Order: sequence, then structure tokens, then C-alpha cells
Amino acid sequence: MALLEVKHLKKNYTNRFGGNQTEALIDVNFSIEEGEYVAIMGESGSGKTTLLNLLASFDKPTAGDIILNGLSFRSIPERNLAAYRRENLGFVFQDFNLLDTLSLRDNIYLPLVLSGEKTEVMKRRIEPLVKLLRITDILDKFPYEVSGGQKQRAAIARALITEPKMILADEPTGALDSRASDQLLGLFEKVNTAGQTILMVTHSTKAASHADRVLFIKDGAVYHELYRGSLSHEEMYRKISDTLTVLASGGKRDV
Ligand SMILES: Nc1ncnc2c1ncn2[C@@H]1O[C@H](COP(=O)(O)OP(=O)(O)OP(=O)(O)O)[C@@H](O)[C@H]1O
Repeated sequence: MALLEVKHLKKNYTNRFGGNQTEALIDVNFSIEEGEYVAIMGESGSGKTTLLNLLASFDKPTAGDIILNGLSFRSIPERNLAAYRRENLGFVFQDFNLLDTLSLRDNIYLPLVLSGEKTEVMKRRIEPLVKLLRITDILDKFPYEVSGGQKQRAAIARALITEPKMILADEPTGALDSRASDQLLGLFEKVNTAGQTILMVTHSTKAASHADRVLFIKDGAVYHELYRGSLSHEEMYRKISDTLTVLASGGKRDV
């Protein structure tokens, strides 16, 4: 059974007077197996953020269904959605989304505090994570006292500490310089190799070249997908660039 199934997903936005519909997603279908590392690419306005917001259950689809870990989002009562999201998904955003009034340690603990976890569990979970992410020595600092790369690593620790079924990452390298981006991509690979499923939306060909599979969205649907197979990062990079060129020139499906 796939970990995530997206079936005939459709999202229309209407303006506040009920007219002028934008068809952001028309018919999106794909599934993700446990342990996969998938990147989603597409031109600006192709519907990537819309898709991510639906997967995160921040917004509701116009039609279609999302099934995570065997459970349809439709079947989860509104009041249980936040808890379901916290238990199953970890989020990594471009702008880190850390709270400036909390130390990195407390930022990382936050989702467990919200779900009422015991202090011993929090302490036990944070240790190996911050060691892996190399932020053990700066846990008492505040977000404004550390670098962008360190903030992003703390955000990854916060996403992983709940032991989520899936990480949803929105442009995770977007605010990082190239060295910090490389480090983040190395870390994503490491946690993925350890079994963590990752779904990452990105504009960066380099970031996408690290994934096992890349889905390309165009005109509100999945237009094409590329599998890494045994390709190196460089070979995958070239294939993605070629696909993006065809996409930008309005080329045909299944390049
Ligand atoms: N809240 C909204 N109300 C109306 N239209 C919207 C809304 N959010 C997005 N759209 C429209 O839906 C389409 C898809 O937007 P979306 O933000 O999902 O694209 P994207 O691929 O994430 O773009 P980018 O790469 O620039 O972030 C666009 O035409 C956009 O203008």
C-alpha cells in the first residue's frame, strides 16, 4: 500500500464575489511509497504551493481525495485534523518558521509540547537528532543568533522529532547559500537513507537532482515524472534541466 495517494485532486479558487475562478489544480494523480524521496517541480503559478497546502490539510480540495497511511482526509473530522497533521507530517519551510522568542531547543520541542509528550521522551528524541544535524552546541541560542543553515537544521530537527510518516518541505534550500544548501541536501539524503519519506517542492534543479523521483506539474496536472534509477546527481541534473526546457517551451507530454 502506498503511504500517500493523491486521487483526481482539483482545486479552484474563487474570488470573494464568487466569480472569476482560477483552476489551480485540475486533475492531479500520484502516489508515494514509504521511504521514497520525491521532488515536485513546475513553473511559477503551476500549483505547487496549492498542492502542498492541500497535502498539509491547510486547505480543502474542490474535488478528489488525499489518502495518507490508509486514511482519507475526507474521513477525518475537522477537530481532529491538527492532531492528525502533527502526528503524521513534519514541515520544513523556506523561511524556517522558527519562533524568535524560543531557543532552538524549545522550538524543536514545540510539536511534542503541543501533543502533550512527556519530558523524558522529548529529551530522548532530541539527542540523536541534534547530533546528526550538528546543532548540539547551539541549542540554547535563539533563532536570530544563528546562521540560516543552522536555523534550517533546527527546523529539520523540529520536523523529525515527531517521527512523522512524511516530511513535507517547501523550497527548503530557498533561503540558503550554496554551501548550506549542499549541507541540507546531504542531510535529507541521510535521513531518507535511514527510512524517512520526503516530499519536497523546489525550484532548484540541484535540489531536485538529489531526489529518487521528480514530478513535474504543468497546467494543473502531473505532466511528467523522472526516476533516478542508477543515475548520478549530475546525470539526473541534466535530465531535469532538459525536461524543464521542454516544459518552458510548452512541449509535449512524456518527453
Ligand atoms: N488564494 C488564492 N486565491 C486565488 N488564486 C490563487 C490563490 N492561491 C493561488 N492562486 C492561483 O492558483 C494558481 C497556482 O498558484 P500556486 O501558488 O499554487 O503556484 P506555485 O506553483 O506554488 O507558484 P510559485 O512557484 O510562484 O510559488 C496561480 O494561478 C495562482 O495565481
